[in-house]
Amino acid sequence: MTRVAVIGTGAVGATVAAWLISDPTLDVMLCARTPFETLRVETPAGVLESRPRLLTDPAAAAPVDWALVVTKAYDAVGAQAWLDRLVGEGTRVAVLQNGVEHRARFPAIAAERLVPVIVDIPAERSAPGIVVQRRTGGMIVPAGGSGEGFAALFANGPIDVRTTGDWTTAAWRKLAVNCAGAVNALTLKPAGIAADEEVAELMRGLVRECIAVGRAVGADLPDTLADEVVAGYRAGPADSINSIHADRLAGRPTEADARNGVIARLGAAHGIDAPLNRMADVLIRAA
Ligand SMILES: NC(=O)C1=CN([C@@H]2O[C@H](COP(=O)(O)OP(=O)(O)OC[C@H]3O[C@@H](n4cnc5c(N)ncnc54)[C@H](OP(=O)(O)O)[C@@H]3O)[C@@H](O)[C@H]2O)C=CC1
Ligand SMILES: CC(C)(CO)C(=O)C(=O)O
Repeated sequence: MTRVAVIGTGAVGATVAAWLISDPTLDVMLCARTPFETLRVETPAGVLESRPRLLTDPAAAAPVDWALVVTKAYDAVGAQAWLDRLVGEGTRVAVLQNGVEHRARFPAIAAERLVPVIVDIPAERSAPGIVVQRRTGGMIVPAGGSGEGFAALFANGPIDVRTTGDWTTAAWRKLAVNCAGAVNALTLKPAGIAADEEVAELMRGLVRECIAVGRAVGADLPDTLADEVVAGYRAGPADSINSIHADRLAGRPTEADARNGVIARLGAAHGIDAPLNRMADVLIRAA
């Protein structure tokens, strides 16, 4: 049996864990900060409920075949404490997070063992272990042996895992969606706020900066992406809450640096100014 550890059991971690647990060919262990007994995920295909095996102390963990990091980007140090115990010879580490710096967050993990995962699975957590998965969604990983291995973990479930030969472009496309979500974190209003044309124009501005910086680091991004992002927000459920908005509602730290600050930081390194993203980063962190 393939041994899988899921580090972080919030909105996405709980969703992914519930699907993995439903596959009898996998041996799944949850590595949680806040323990719970029942994992209950309302998925588009019905409710998945289980009583998972769960650890709360990294010292109790032993090496596995796959360690999936599904904490927020700002909890990388805590996740690394688990990896120190979970990674043995042959272990592969998948980082399921937003942003474009998956590898940089885990410098102790050898590049060939680490699979950076772009996640498009909208999910919201209401209590420890209790999650609603809004859409089946999917994930994108780099083409190659480890990427295919990661995709194989989900082969018996509905979550679509694709490989790409151009991960940089895929990651910056996702960053374009996420940087625009700053308007939700700032206004504390769900996705429907994109219907307001003045707000939509700010979202396009955030994305245009993302396009310029993304191109400078090698991503192949079309000018139409800004309109596509706004159209995507308008097409989805008006009441859906993105993860940075959820962080603000819960009083947690936010991923403002990973989603907006990064555009200003990398932009500065390439001589490109990104004032809207810099402002979003500063204001969300200050709020
Ligand atoms: N939610 C969404 O719809 C989407 C989120 N993403 C991205 O996925 C990643 C995860 O987001 P999301 O699931 O929303 O985040 P959540 O805040 O819902 O969950 C993060 C989880 O990590 C846990 N955690 C933090 N530190 C540790 C630690 N040291 N050991 C064990 N667990 C720890 C938290 O514990 P505790 O339970 O104590 O809080 C929490 O359960 C982020 O990068 C996000 O941007 C991507 C696409 C969609
Ligand atoms: C785009 C979205 C809403 C879902 O994939 C997301 O990435 C998030 O909530 O952080």
